[in-house]
Amino acid sequence: MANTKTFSREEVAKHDTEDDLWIIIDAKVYDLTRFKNLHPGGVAALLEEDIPGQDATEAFYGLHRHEVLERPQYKRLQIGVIEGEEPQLYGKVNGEISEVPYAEPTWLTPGYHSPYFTEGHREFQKVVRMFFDDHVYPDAQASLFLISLWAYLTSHTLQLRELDGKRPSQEVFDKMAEVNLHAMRMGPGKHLKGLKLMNGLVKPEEFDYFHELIVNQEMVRCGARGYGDGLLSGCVIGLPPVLNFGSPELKARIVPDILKGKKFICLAVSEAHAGSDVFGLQTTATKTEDGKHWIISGNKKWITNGVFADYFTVGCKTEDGFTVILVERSEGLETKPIKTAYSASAGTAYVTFDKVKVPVENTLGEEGGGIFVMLSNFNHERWVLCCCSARSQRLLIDECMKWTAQRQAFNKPLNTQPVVRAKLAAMIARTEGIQAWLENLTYQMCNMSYKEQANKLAGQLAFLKMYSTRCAAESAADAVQLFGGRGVTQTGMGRFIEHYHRAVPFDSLLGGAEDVLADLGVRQAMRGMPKNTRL
Ligand code: HEM
Repeated sequence: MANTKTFSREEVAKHDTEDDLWIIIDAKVYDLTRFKNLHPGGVAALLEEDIPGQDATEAFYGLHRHEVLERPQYKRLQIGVIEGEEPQLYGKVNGEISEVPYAEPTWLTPGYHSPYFTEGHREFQKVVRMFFDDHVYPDAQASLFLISLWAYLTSHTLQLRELDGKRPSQEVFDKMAEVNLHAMRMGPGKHLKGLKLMNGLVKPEEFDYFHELIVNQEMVRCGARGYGDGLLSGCVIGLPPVLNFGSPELKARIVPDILKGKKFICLAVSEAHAGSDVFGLQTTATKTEDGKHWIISGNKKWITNGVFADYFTVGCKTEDGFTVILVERSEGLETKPIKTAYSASAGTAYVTFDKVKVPVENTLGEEGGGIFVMLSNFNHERWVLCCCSARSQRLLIDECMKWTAQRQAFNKPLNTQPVVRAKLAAMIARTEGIQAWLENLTYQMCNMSYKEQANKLAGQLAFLKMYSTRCAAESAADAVQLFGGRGVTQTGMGRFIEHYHRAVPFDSLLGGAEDVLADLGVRQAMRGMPKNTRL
């Protein structure tokens, strides 16, 4: 409970010395007398001539995020409020729609209309946002807070998650499973049958790609990229081949526990030698003499969630070409973490297979038909990445609009500078363009058969993903310029910007590198050129 004792501004003004140091921030009175020597920004900052005994609101918000005041160790510095005044400023409010212009897509902005989102989608969005704010954000940011504390206490920038390789808390997986979020992230389909989605808010047969878009876009608001992948990105790409190509027995045995968040699965295709070039893969699967088992040997690299996965959907070289096989963690299979630019929470692994024995019943799809199994996965994976990229660029807008309004330089807010506004303009235009294109393609997905999607949308989605991640990189670089040194500092005002800028290349690589996707899109378009057209 905040301290509600009241003081007049005159009374506060009397406490203006080093040994008796009070300040006002947003009508709240703080006694910093004992805290000053512990202040991370040093004593001198608190003794500047316009601080002791005075209203330090502007000075404070130019240097700190609002969340600083909400940390328990600092909250208790508040001794009261100014008589007859109410605090006006706030930071993150769970479930809230941001009022910052362009920080939300138009369909969530009051007064705007959408041809795509129904009342049902709107209700769903509210509940999903509250869910992620209540249950996921604190877990994601707990790790970031510990990272900050670690950095502060040790003067190192090591990430705790990177040190201990911890994944998101099991309670978070369990909570997500309770409302069937893991299942919803697989998209609309038979796997939802009989499930209560978001406590029955949406009927399984009514769940569409716009619901799934909402889940993806709300999830990335936790602002932690590695942690976000730790929240079972491996399952989003590793489970569909099982759902679509696994035998009924295999599905009955492994899928329920995966969707309940009790067991974990990942996709293991890329290799140190071959990247995602499936025809260059060197992991082999050969049949035992009795034909009942595969023996798998080789290695896989950059496998998201591999560190903690129980199941691996593995691309293998077989006699007939390329085959996808579901491998259970067993003798001969080992995983070790790979240190990447984002948190080890994602469980990125190097996986080695040393004569791992797998029943042939675990084959997914036809022997030699692996390329079809893989290709059928790509569109959805890329679309998910587009949803996430589009939404995470809104976080940049939210951060940059607030920062440039509250930060003063040369005695004026940053946003009074035309060059700053030009960067904001570019950021906003890119993000609006991506979201509009994404909503269009999502609508096509809702109205096309799976086969039509594969034919008509592979190019579109490849282009959208390429465009989204190029825009994301440009906006991240612009945001760093706006935040200056803070944009490359892991703690404090610019921590989200630093994190975003460091993690943004992941989006540009996962699910297909930008140049590869660009080329794929154009090659598809070339194939569709009418034979008889001339200039
Ligand atoms: C309730 C009052 C205050 C608390 C709890 C507080 C706390 C903190 C904390 C935790 C930091 C580390 C950076 C971060 O986490 O954002 C910090 C940095 C800093 N604080 Fe304060 N502070 C307070 C008031 C002030 C005031 C009134 C000033 C004077 C303008 C000030 C000046 C600074 C400066 C210059 C830094 C370093 C900023 C940077 O490295 O970017 N602080 N403070």
